[in-house]
Amino acid sequence: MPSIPKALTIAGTDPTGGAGIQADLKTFQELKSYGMSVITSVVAQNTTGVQDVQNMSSSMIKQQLESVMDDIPFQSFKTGMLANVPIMEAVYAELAQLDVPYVMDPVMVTTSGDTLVSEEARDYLREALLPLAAVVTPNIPEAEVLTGMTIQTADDMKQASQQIVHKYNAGAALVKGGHMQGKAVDFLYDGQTIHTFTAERIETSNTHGTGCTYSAAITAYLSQGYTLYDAVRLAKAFVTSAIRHSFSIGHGSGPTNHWASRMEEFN
Ligand SMILES: Nc1ncnc2c1ncn2[C@@H]1O[C@H](COP(=O)(O)OP(=O)(O)OP(=O)(O)O)[C@@H](O)[C@H]1O
Ligand SMILES: Cc1ncc(CO)c(N)n1
Repeated sequence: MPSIPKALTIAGTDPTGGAGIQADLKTFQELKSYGMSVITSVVAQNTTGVQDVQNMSSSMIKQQLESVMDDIPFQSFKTGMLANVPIMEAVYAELAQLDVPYVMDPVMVTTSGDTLVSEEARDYLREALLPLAAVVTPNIPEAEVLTGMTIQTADDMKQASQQIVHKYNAGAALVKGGHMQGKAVDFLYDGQTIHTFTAERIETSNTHGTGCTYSAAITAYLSQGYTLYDAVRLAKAFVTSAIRHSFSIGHGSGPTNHWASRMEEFN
């Protein structure tokens, strides 16, 4: 029997289950990769915002990573919330030598507008971790922080994707258009070609955790051996469906629906 694809997420938590580690694990499970997780921060948050944060120590993060790696190999991994430089250094120390695809979701601010990553950590993320990434998946504000550009048009998004690859040495950059008007268009630059992924914009405020779900889906597909292009194409379809069938639960921005493709089973 072929062995099950395994994927690891290194990220913060969301006790309401819509973003962070919880969204990642649900996505891995739905897409049939075995999911594993290293917790970087415990975040008290819900669909309305962030109430409190407790960051793990760098030694605890190193130990969690070693506990996984000493035992179970994985075929891809992603990072989400990395709150400060010591946490990033721990991730770097453990994973820099690893030869499996790394998907970086450069989480900085939540949908509700709360900051999750310190200012000085943004520089470390760009200088040390970005060159390790097979692909980085910034939304517009994150792409602006990474590049220093102001992004207002599709051309700006394309230019940002190229700059992230050429100037900061990421393997590829997927600049996401969730924060733009009109169709939901993302651009993937892989060092040679700019690929465009387009979906209809769904009229909803339930977009809590869309970025986590998208990058986790890319990670799951990469663990299964898909090319980056195909992983992004399939993940885009997955996240669009998850937004289309999102849940109006909670008092704020509701979560996406990770089992959208199986909705008929629940009718
Ligand atoms: N209303 C929408 N309708 C369709 N697709 C959307 C919508 N909003 C976002 N998307 C898509 O969802 C994916 C995630 O993009 P987005 O820019 O929302 O990420 P993000 O801001 O990092 O998410 P998060 O809310 O987790 O921080 C992208 O493919 C984007 O185009
Ligand atoms: C832990 C965590 N990571 C990422 C996001 C971004 O959606 C969030 N809200 N919470």
